[in-house]
Amino acid sequence: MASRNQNRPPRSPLFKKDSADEAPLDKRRKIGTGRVVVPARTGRVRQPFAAANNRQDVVATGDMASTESSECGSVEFTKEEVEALLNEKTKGKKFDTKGKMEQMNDYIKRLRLCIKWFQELEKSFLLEQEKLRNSLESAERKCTETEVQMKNKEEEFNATVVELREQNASLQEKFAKEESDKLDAIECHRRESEARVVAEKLQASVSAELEKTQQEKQSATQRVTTLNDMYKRLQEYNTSLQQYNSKLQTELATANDSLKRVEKEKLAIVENLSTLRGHYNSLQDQLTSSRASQDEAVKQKEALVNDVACLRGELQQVRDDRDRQLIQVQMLTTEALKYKESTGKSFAELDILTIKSNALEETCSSQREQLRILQHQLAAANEKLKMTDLSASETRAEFEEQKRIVRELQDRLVDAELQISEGEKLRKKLHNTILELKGNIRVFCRVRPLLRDDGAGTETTVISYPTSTEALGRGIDLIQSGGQKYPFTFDKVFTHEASQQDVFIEISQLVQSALDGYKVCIFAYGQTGSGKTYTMMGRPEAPEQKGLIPRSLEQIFQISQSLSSQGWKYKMQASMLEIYNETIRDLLTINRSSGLDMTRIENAAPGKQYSIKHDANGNTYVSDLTIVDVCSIKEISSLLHQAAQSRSVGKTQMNEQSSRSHFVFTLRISGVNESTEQQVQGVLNLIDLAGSERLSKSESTGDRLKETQAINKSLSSLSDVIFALAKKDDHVPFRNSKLTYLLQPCLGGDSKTLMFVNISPEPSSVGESLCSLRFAARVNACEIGIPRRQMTARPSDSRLSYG
Ligand SMILES: Nc1ncnc2c1ncn2[C@@H]1O[C@H](COP(=O)(O)OP(=O)(O)OP(=O)(O)O)[C@@H](O)[C@H]1O
Repeated sequence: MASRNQNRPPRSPLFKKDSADEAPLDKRRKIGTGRVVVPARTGRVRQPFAAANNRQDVVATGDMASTESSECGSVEFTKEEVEALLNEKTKGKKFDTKGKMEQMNDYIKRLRLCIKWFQELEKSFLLEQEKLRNSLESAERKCTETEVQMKNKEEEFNATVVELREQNASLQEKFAKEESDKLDAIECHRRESEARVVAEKLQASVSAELEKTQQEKQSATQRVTTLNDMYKRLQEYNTSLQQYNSKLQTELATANDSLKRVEKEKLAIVENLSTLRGHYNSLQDQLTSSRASQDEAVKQKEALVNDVACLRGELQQVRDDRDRQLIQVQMLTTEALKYKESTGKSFAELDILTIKSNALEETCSSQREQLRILQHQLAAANEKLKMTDLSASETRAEFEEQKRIVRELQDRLVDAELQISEGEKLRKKLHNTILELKGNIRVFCRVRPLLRDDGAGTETTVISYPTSTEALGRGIDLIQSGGQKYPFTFDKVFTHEASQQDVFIEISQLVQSALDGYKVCIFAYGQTGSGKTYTMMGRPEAPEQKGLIPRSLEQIFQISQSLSSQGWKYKMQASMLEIYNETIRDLLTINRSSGLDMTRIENAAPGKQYSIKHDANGNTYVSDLTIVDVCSIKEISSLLHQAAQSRSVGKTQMNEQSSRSHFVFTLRISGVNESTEQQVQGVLNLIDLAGSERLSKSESTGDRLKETQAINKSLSSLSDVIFALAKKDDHVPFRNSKLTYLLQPCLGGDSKTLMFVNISPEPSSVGESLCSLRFAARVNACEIGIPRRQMTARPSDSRLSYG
């Protein structure tokens, strides 16, 4: 505070000392709110303006005013003070002009001070403004500089980024190149390894060859040395022989000389003899002695000749030896030459081989160097490989473990499947037993696939199949457009993917029952176009699309034939009728002239009323109905074809080829076993009901409307019967329709009955499907009589009776 006070400008004596002046600066600033404050330029202290009514404080004279005016440059005014100054009014007596003048002077002085202060203030403001402008400019400059710097930096940074990107790209390129180089190197290494192996092999073979050649060379050199030695020895021997020869020649020459001499002597002796012949007698002694000496000389000569001959022989021998030796020498020389040549060749070859070997050694050394590098790389690669091997072995072990687990699981799965199939078999058996005990009508549901006309491929699905274990293959959920789900469970549910064969497999046991002597009834129920006819008859033109009726008949004929080996003989009789508008129509009547064996029923004339009758055994008969004995599937097929042609079919809104009647196929089977005297009587009823449809939906009119009404009536009669059976009513209205009356033994009696409920999958049929499924569920819950096998011992007079 003291230091601040030191820096303060002198307080204007014009104003009274304000206590706020002594207060700390911050506090004063608070107090001075609303004042006009000079910017803190010099650290001056504001001088509060004296209150206008403190007149006793304003005592300055003109001099003082001038003195103070010189100091007032640092005087400060607050806004209130300025306002107070401006609003100040003269006080005092009205006619005290002097006093007023003084007051005015004083006022003017203060005004001047204030104006000066304002000017100062303005100046200082301007200065401050200038300063601020300068600092703003400098700040702007700095800012621009910084901006420029930033821009430069940004450019630099961008350049660096670009550079880095380029570097990255080039690095990636390099990396890719390195990778490809690495691959090349690996390939090169592999090739070089192979080349190395080949080169090593070559080197080994060349070394072996070289060694062999060196050995050969050594042996050749040795041989050359020995040959040279031999040649030298032979030359020496030759020389000695030549010397010996020359000696012998000289000896021969001396011997010849001596011979000549001896001959000369002989001649001289002969001459002497002749000269001495005269002296013969006298010289007889001399002669004898001469002869003796001659003999001796001859002997000597002979000896000498012998010696010469010997010598000649020896010489000849020596010559021969020499010649031989010479020849040998020549041979040896040629051999030596050859050897020399071969040695030369060998040497040349050796040289070439040495060059080659050197080159190879060089290659080898360079390859060794490469090999060393490659070995390094190989070692690294091996290291990597080891690591990879390790991880691979780990993975393999894991894989093996997984495989083992999978195998285990597969085994378990197989076991489980076996168990399931066994369980399924058991379940079916138990189910059959339960059903037989309970007497329920079995119900199978079949959903047909979406047809092109239905808009196949549209994604809306109104049917789903539950996947829970208890409902799998037996459950079906119908989903209404609102999302409401209606779950149903039947004995079996066939999805749209089920084939005719899949369906037949499930009913084949039931068909077999007909052969065993049971009454079997299978009927198809469902809205029009839901696939009833497809299920029952199928498309006979396509073998895999044959329906249950042809398949069942095929099975029956096959089994009946195979049972013949056990002594069973079967007789089959077929009939086919339709109930159209509550009237029975015989579908086989027009075939009476077809040549087939027809069993004529009483009053079977066209236009006859066919009446239904049941006997005490629960057998149903239709009067006047054509019954045809059938022996083969071919016969039945042609009958079926004929019946199909005769059926009342029409085009409806829902189906192009709608069955407008209930179709009933009946096969009576009677079997007799010759060996056991057993007799069975089974009946197989296969029924394709007319389609249930709402009148509104069918949009039928005229005859079609009548048909639809009749169909609906009989179907509603069927449901009435079912509901009455379900409720265990005393009265079941079987007689309400031809259909229910015909089916009475099946529904309320002792037959094995199966109902197919056919469902259309298209969303527009949800309502109909729901009705069908609800009806089927009621049927499924309905108890009928316990199936009874019609099996008797063969009566002595065995005759089958029908109706
Ligand atoms: N499971 C299926 N697979 C393929 N096509 C089928 C299947 N079920 C039915 N269809 C076809 O659907 C159409 C209608 O079938 P179908 O005539 O059998 O119905 P329906 O219930 O007998 O009708 P209606 O009561 O009017 O006689 C036919 O063209 C038939 O071939």
